Amino acid sequence: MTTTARPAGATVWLTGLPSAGKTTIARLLGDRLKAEGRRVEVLDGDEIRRFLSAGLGFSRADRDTNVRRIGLVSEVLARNGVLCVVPVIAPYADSREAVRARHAASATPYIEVHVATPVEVCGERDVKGLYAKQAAGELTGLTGVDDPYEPPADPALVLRTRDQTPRESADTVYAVLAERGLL
Ligand SMILES: Nc1ncnc2c1ncn2[C@@H]1O[C@H](COP(=O)(O)OS(=O)(=O)O)[C@@H](OP(=O)(O)O)[C@H]1O
Ligand SMILES: Nc1ncnc2c1ncn2[C@@H]1O[C@H](COP(=O)(O)OP(=O)(O)O)[C@@H](O)[C@H]1O
Repeated sequence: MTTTARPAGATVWLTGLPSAGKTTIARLLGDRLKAEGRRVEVLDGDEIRRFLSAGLGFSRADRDTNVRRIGLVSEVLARNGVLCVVPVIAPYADSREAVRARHAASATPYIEVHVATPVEVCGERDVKGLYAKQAAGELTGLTGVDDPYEPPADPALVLRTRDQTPRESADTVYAVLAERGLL
């Protein structure tokens, strides 16, 4: 019987404000990796909130629970050879640190990417109309506007999406995976 070495998995966490570009970059990166034959899962924040995190809102406690749950799932997948791409806001440093520590405990690669789009640009993009709703007084607690976003202190990568195409941003993340021997 022969055994074939399984490629190492990893979690790539894309943190940033609403409309920063997390989902777009995750999909492009995921599609490229799948086309190359890798096992990939994109854990999209909206989808997770419909199922795994159903019932959670956007209080500090609920966001923390949401991020830790997603971190648990991504670590399990990544530990078992999946490239797990996670486009989730994760506004709090301590929640992100807990996810990092969970990966470190199993020596599973964890790559934190800050999708560092300024709030003015996010507000112009306003993919889901949340910034307009907040401005109209129909929504409170919007991350980066009237709810906190703690930027990562030491991310593996900072993406300035204002100055890049989505493809360029996704390719920059891909290059980090390549540099780290994860492809
Ligand atoms: N108040 C408030 N603040 C921030 N985001 C809000 C809010 N209400 C709804 N949404 C939408 O919820 C989407 C998923 O959020 P996340 O699960 O990634 O958020 S968190 O990490 O738990 O903070 C998130 O998706 P993205 O726009 O893709 O970031 C938002 O569109
Ligand atoms: N370099 C870039 N990377 C990602 N998205 C970008 C970039 N430049 C412009 N965009 C646009 O910004 C929007 C980001 O939306 P989305 O990916 O849904 O954000 P998020 O998931 O962070 O809420 C999309 O319309 C996308 O085409």
